Amino acid sequence: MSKLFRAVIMGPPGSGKGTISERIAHNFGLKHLSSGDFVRENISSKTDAGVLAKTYINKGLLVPDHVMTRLLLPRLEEMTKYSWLLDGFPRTLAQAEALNSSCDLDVAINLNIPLETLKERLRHRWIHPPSGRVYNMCFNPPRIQGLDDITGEALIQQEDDRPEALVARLRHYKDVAKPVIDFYKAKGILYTFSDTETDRIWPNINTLLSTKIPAIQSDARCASTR
Ligand SMILES: Nc1ccn([C@@H]2O[C@H](COP(=O)(O)OP(=O)(O)OP(=O)(O)O)[C@@H](O)[C@H]2O)c(=O)n1
Ligand SMILES: Nc1nc2c(ncn2[C@@H]2O[C@H](COP(=O)(O)OP(=O)(O)O)[C@@H](O)[C@H]2O)c(=O)[nH]1
Repeated sequence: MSKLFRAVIMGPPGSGKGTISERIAHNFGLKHLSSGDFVRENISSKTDAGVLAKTYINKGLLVPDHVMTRLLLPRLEEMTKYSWLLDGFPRTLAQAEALNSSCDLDVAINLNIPLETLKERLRHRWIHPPSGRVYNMCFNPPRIQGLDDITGEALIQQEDDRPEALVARLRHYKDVAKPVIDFYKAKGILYTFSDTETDRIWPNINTLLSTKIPAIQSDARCASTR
């Protein structure tokens, strides 16, 4: 049996985490675990953590570390039999440390995309809030303009994707992500990819994972209980 593979993908808003995660999941048969999707599921099923998380998201704030870890770590414990890629978590050093005490990561992918590119992408990003599906009117448009491909429901643009909001978001991202990046660098598992196009980054990630995934052998490393 081959060993299970654990990775995280980090990058500023609009850097392509969701887009690249889908490709990785598809190519390598990993589970794509989106922390944003977990948050949305908890909000719609009204769990305690979900109700709490919603009060922060409604104000455009990050959910506090203890709420995010309470929401995420039990889900990871359900995944001990699977290889996975975690997208959107950890966002802070405290989250990275909590994750580290729960399991050993093989790879941390770090996307480094120029600010002008991020602005341009997010200006064209449309999302289907109930599912978290993401479109881009140039790069991957929906089949029918303004409507989700699967449900046919209306797509929206997020307030905080507007260029004016983005600069503050990015500044905040840089401040909180820097210690996380340093943490993974010190562990020797950080791989940074810099470009303006997902299609140029993708072959490099594909090559990296092709060398890592088959090399990994035997059983899961996530603690099964905490
Ligand atoms: N580790 C995390 C993950 C998510 N969230 C909250 O959940 C929301 C939805 O998460 P996600 O789908 O990852 O959304 P975005 O912020 O839109 O991320 P990005 O623009 O990077 O895709 C975030 O805005 C944030 O409020 C958080 O606080 N901490
Ligand atoms: N033009 C362009 N858009 C892209 C590219 N890669 C991703 N996108 C789009 O940019 C937006 C942000 O990507 P997403 O995967 O949501 O990034 P995330 O916020 O890091 O998860 C989405 O609308 C994507 O469809 C690219 O190479 N070129």
